[in-house]
Amino acid sequence: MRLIFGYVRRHWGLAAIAVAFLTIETLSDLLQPTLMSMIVDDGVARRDVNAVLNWGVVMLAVAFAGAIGAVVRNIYASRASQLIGKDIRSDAYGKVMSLTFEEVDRLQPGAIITRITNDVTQIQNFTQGLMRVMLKSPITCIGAIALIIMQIPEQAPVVAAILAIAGVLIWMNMTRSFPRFLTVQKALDKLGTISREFLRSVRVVKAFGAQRQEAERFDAAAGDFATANIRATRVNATYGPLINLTVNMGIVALLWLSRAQNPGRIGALMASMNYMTQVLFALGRVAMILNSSVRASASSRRIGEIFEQPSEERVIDSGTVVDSDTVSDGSGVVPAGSGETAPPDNRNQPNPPDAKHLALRFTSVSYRYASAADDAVHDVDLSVLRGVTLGIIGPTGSGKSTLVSLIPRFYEPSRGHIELDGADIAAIDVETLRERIALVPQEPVLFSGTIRSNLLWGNPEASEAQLREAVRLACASEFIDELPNGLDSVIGQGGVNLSGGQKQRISLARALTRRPEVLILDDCTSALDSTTEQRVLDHLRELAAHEQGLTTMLISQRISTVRRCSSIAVMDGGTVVATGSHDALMECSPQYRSIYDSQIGETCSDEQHSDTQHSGEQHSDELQTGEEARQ
Ligand SMILES: Nc1ncnc2c1ncn2[C@@H]1O[C@H](COP(=O)(O)OP(=O)(O)OP(=O)(O)O)[C@@H](O)[C@H]1O
Repeated sequence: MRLIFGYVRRHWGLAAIAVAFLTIETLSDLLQPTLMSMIVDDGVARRDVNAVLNWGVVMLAVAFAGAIGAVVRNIYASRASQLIGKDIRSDAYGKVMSLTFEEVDRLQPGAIITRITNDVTQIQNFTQGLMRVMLKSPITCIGAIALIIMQIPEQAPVVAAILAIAGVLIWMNMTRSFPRFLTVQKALDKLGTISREFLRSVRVVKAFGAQRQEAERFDAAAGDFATANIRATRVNATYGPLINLTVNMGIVALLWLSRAQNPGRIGALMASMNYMTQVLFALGRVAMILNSSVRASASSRRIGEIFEQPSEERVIDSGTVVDSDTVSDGSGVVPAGSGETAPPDNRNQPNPPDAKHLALRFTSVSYRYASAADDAVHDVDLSVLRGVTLGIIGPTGSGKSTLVSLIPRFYEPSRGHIELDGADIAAIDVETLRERIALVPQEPVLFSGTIRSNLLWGNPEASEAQLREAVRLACASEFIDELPNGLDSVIGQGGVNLSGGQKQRISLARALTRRPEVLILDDCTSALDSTTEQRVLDHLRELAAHEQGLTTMLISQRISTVRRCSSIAVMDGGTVVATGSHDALMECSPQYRSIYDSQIGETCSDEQHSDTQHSGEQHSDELQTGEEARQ
C-alpha cells in the first residue's frame, strides 16, 4: 500500500480537489434527512406553509451544492486515478527494461505483462474508489450516527450494537478475501503466459496440428482462473448480504423502539430511518472498497516485487560479480578449458603490454542460471585477438549462447571475469559496454515499421550510405532492391511478411549499422543457403580487414560456417575443449573431428576443404589460449 500512497502523493493537488468536493457532496447528503424532518415536524405537522417553503428552499440549495460537489469530485477523481495508473505503468515498464535477464527469467515475461496491465488497473480502480466513496463512507457513517443520536438519543445502544456486528463482519470478509485474490492474480499470470506463448508460436502450433492440446492447456488455465475467482467472490457473496441483514435488522429494531419512545415525532423517525439507510449504504461501500483494497494491496505487492529487483546499474555498483577466490592464485598459467588455476588479478589496469591486441579475454569464467542445478558454462579460459573472426562450434546445449551472452552482461559470471580491451567488463557501465557490441540472436527480432526503421533502430545516426553498406554486407540488398519501396518497405509485426533468411539478413544488417567493436552472431545465418552464407561471411572478413578492430564471435552448429573462420573454439559440456584452425582441430580435437564426420556428407566438399586450408593456417595464430596470450 505504501507504493500506492507514494503515487497518490504525486497527484495530491488533484486528489485534494476531489476530496474537498466529496466532502461538500457528503455534507449535502447528510443534511437532507434533517431538513426533511424539519419540513415534516415544523411544517406539515403544524400546518405551517411558510416553514415548509423556507425549509424546502434550503433543501433545494443544499441538494444543488451536493450535485455540483459530485460532478467536480467525479472529474478530478477520474483524472487523478488515471494519472496514477499511467505513472505506475511507465515506472514499472522502465524498471523492467533495466532488470537483469536473470530477473526477467525469474519473474516470467507473461507475469510481468499481467502486472503492468491488470494489476495496475486494480490499483487505478482502488484509488478512484478511494477518492469517490472511501472517504465519503466514514464521514457518512459518523455523521449519520451522530445525527440519529441527536434526533433520538435513546437509540444510541442499538446503533452501537449494529455497528460492532457490521465491523466484525467487514474485518472477517477482508482477511478471508486477501489470500484468495492473490491466487486469482497468479491464475491470471498463467493465463497470460499461455496466451502469449500460443500467439508467438501460432504457426508451429498449426503446423503440428496441436490446436487441441493448446486449447486444452488454455482451457485448464482458464478453469483455474474461474475457480480462483469463484472462491474469492464466494467470500464477498457471503459477507455482503450478512452486513446488509445486520443493518436492516437494526432499522427494524429502531422502528420498534421508536414506537414506544417517540410516538409523536414522525419527522425525526423518518430521518433516523433515512440515516440508517445511509449507514447501510456506507457500510456496503466500505465493504466494497475494502474488497477493492484487498485486490489493490495484492496487486501493489506484485508490482512492488518488480521495483524491488536490482537493476543492472546497481549490479555494476555493487561489484559483486567476481569471486575473489578465483583470481588470487597468481600463477598466471591457464591452459584453455582446464580451469585449474587463474591469472593474477590485473583487472581495471591499463592494457598490459602483452595484451594490447587482445579484444576479449575470458578468465576462469563460469555461469549457472538461477533455476539450474549445474553450470551452463564453466572454467572457460579464452583470449581473442582484435580483428579476428572466432568460430564457436559445439553440440546443442554445450553453452555457446550462454558464453557470448556474458559479453554484453546479459548475465553476470558466477565465477571468473571477462575483459574487453584489457578492462574488466564488470567495471564498465552497461550502456557504454553495449554500445561497443552488436548481437544478432538465433531468432531474428524485427519490429513493425519499415526496413529502414528497423535498421535505424541499430543506430539512429546512421547515414543513407551506411544503411546501404550494411544491407550490402548482409547480402540483404539483393531482395530489398527488388521490393517496390526498397528500404521503405513495410515490415509486419515480427517480420511476418518476410522469409526466415530475409529476416536474418535484416537483423544482421541492423547490427552492422551500429559499427560495433565486437560483433556476436549467434547462429544467425542458419536460414541462409550455403552460397549466401559464405558471401555474408566473406563480407564480414572484408569488413574486419577494412575496419581494423572488428572482432566477430560466430556461433554455428555447421562446420561449413566456421571452417573458414580465422580461428575456431570447440565447446562441449559447457567449456571450451579445443581451439585452433580447422586443420589443427582436425588433427587434434576428437570432438571437432566427430562433428566434421557427422556433417561432411551434407555440407562440406573436399574442394572447399582445400580452398580453406590456406586461410585456416594463415589465421590459426590469431586465437590464443589464455596461456599463449599471457606469455
Ligand atoms: N534461461 C535459462 N535458464 C536455465 N537454463 C538455461 C537457460 N538458457 C539455457 N539454459 C541451459 O544452459 C545450457 C547451455 O545452453 P545454451 O543455449 O548456452 O547452449 P547452446 O550451445 O547455445 O545450444 P544451441 O546450440 O542449441 O543453441 C543448456 O543446458 C540449457 O538448458
